[in-house]
Amino acid sequence: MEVLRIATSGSVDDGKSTLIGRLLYDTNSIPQDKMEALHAASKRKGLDFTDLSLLTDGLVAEREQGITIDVAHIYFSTPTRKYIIADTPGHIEYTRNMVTGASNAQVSLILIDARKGIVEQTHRHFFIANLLRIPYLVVCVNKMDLVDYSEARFNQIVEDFQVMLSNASFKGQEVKFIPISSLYGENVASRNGTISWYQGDTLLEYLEQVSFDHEDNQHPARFPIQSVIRPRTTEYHDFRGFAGKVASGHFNVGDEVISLPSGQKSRIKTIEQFEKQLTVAHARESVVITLEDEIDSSRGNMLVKTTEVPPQLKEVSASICWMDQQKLTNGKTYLLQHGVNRVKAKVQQIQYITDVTNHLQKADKTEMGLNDIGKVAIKTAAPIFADAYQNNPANGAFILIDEFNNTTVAVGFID
Ligand SMILES: Nc1nc2c(ncn2[C@@H]2O[C@H](COP(=O)(O)OP(=O)(O)OP(=O)(O)O)[C@@H](O)[C@H]2O)c(=O)[nH]1
Repeated sequence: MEVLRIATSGSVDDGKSTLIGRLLYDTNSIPQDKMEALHAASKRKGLDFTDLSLLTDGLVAEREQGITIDVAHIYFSTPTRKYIIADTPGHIEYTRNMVTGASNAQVSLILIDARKGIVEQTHRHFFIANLLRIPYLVVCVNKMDLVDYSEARFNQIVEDFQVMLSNASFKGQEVKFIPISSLYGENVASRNGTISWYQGDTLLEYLEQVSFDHEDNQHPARFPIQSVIRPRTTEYHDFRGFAGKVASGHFNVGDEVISLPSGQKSRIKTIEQFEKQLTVAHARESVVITLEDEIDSSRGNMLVKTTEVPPQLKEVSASICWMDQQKLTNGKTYLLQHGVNRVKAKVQQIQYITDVTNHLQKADKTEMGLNDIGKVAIKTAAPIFADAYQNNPANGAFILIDEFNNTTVAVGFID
């Protein structure tokens, strides 16, 4: 079964916990004992209904105790597919967590309180979804019951959102707006008829049919080599295979490939997966590739098709999210990790920092602080073979590592 990854993030009290609790409840994902605990906890609070937001309260409590939760992952499934919701707090100090939480999501779920409309967190959440080019954006206008299920209010919020989309030139594939009431379960997993003017999908109906169009398979073929397999037994004496995970595109037996950075060419002889022989390896599949010729390749190198060679870069312009307490200043050097390849890199210049709430770019900045997002110019000591993130996310992102304490200080997306 395929897994749909959803990234969400909200502002205080917009109803995110209730919405997630409702999704789990309506898909029968809450075990009996947890359900009983929920009933009891709601009663203790003097409520005459089961407060579904209590389900994720354990996480809130941990947060209050000062235990840092980078990203909370919530799992549920329907007969059609499995879901993972990556949930991050929407506050500015969690921007870096929002970026990591959203990094491999197909859907970004933005929750808006119908009474409040678009707030600062909405802008931040949208900016990150757009930066990461998450293909599907679903905007749930929640608490519709508190605005008398007003169609006019919903339309106003949609209109405001459209303005934000056009100002930021939205780069995803689709935006869907759904009026919901998490508390009463309206338009979450089912309808109860209170929003009669809305004929569209419920949230769950929408999520069930979001297409996995396997975009990664359409992108150029990239195979970063994780290790070289060379058994020492006599039986497999001549075997030499390259193990790794297809980052994007697909490779067929017989394809002419080139190994980077050496530039040596050969053809794919076999593609193996455990005991199986494949004729094609798709994106995200882990395989062992053997070639017709002996070529010199090792961990950190990359096999690509000779018809789709990526550019060789030593200078890159990239958007980065700064994740370290220690500020970034012009001229600092780090290790740049791109796939399994690591090279020394110098941040030559901070070009600008973006105010993610209004998309304005602040130039003339000489340092970037924790959670800042901006554009930088980087020079690497050795070439990397990268694609622009917008053309091929799997081969267009990197991280910067502090080589002295080994912490990840930034995540970047190549222009
Ligand atoms: N009337 C109404 N109240 C709602 C709805 N959804 C959530 N609420 C209420 O809004 C309050 C906040 O809901 P939560 O689900 O805790 O909100 P949250 O966004 O998770 O907030 P944090 O836990 O602080 O992050 C609770 O009292 C909910 O019962 C809704 O659709 N209608």
